[in-house]
Amino acid sequence: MKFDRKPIPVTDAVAKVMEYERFGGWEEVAIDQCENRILAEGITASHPIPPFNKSPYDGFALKAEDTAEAGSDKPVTFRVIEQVGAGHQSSRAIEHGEAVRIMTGAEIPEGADCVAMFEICQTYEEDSMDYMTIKRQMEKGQNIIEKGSETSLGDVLVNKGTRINPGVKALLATFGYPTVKVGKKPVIGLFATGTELLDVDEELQPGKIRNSNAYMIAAQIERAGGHVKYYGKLEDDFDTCYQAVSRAFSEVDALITTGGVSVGDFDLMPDIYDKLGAEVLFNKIAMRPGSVTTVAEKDGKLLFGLSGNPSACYVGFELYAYPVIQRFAGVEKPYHRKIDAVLGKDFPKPNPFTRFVRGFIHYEDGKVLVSPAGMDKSAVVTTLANTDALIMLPGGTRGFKAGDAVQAILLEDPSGQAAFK
Ligand SMILES: Nc1nc2c(c(=O)[nH]1)N[C@H]1C(S)=C(S)[C@@H](COP(=O)(O)OP(=O)(O)OC[C@H]3O[C@@H](n4cnc5c(N)ncnc54)[C@H](O)[C@@H]3O)O[C@H]1N2
Ligand code: MOO
Ligand SMILES: [Mg+2]
Repeated sequence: MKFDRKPIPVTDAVAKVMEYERFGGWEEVAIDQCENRILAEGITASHPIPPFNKSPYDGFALKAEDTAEAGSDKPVTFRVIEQVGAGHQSSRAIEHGEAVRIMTGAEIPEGADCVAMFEICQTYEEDSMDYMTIKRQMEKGQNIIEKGSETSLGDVLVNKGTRINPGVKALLATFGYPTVKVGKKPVIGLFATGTELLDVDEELQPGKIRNSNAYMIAAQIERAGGHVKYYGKLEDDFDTCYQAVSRAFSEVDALITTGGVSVGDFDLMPDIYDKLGAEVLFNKIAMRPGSVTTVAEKDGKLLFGLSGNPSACYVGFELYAYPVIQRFAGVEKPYHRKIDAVLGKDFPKPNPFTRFVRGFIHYEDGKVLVSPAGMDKSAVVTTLANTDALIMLPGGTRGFKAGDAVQAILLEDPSGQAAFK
């Protein structure tokens, strides 16, 4: 092994990787394909909301001054001249003594200045004419949603760089965007390496295990906002791996492999990077799990050699590949958000390196707690299913107790933060 395996601090490793982050540019996508993408331009109101005076209730539109004499024992009568549903307009302006039967969302007829809800009106028919009576006085403007009362033409409603959530989508539709300009997704190539790996549909065989990392990482890539190009699994054979990695590298924005980055006889990745002419940025990090995470760079493109151990692989992805994918896609705050929380359970094992314990957030008595998700070895896969945070326990000689103040990295909170600290 010709690489320097002196562990470097996590912050240095992140900084080395992020020297090669790049923004991938913008593309136009259909509105129904833009979920979670990053807006290239802000959204400005192209018309007032609402675009016309409208009724918030089902009722009668009338002139408020016509109810001036109304009282509990003094009903005032109106002639109902027509019915207007949402999507329709009245055929003419109303005059004194007239009312229009109007539905929620319909445009207020010209001449009307208030809406009385059905519940306070009585109706009757006489000589084939419709009438309505009301015993209450109405005020001018009562029960009318005025044109532009929510938003005026030209108001800036959403800024450039915002992630498209369901609410942003509603605004895109409101203002008539069938397509929208968003950050491109990076194409992330993915290989799983290991002669022991079976496909998901194969029966277990002696000494073999199913390839879980490929599915896990593919899902992590998607969650981070990347597009997965899965190339399949490779046997631990130098030429096979070298050829496959070398070919795939030209087709992707970054390449992720899992397995083969430690010091075993079949851990081939670092030497493959070397033969490719890639510069290995680091091959050992002062962290657990994921200390063997190896990242290399060639022609400005990154190769992430994640560990084969499932938990180490998972953590390595979230710390080093996630922010690169986020930045490529146009996210301004590309790092996972870190919060202060209370440790929910003892973690007695001291560790010389910073430990990223797979955990989950929960809430108790108004406090944010984070608890370990279960067994905390890097070879473990089962705890990952309960993980939505990484509890960041600094290296040292002591363990941690329930109630201790800790920091947790949120894996499913898209708000992010601008710096890794
Ligand atoms: N002498 C030393 N041995 C090890 C060291 C060390 O420093 N000195 N580091 C240990 C640490 S820490 C880790 S983490 C692992 C890293 O191993 P590799 O990244 O080289 O991965 P492999 O050897 O290929 O596999 C390790 C483990 O993971 C399983 N695996 C691999 N791929 C998958 C997959 N796609 N899905 C599920 N599981 C997978 C594999 O079967 C092995 O059990 O090295 C330690 N050793
Ligand atoms: O890289 Mo290993 O995961 O430190 O356990
Ligand atoms: Mg190995």
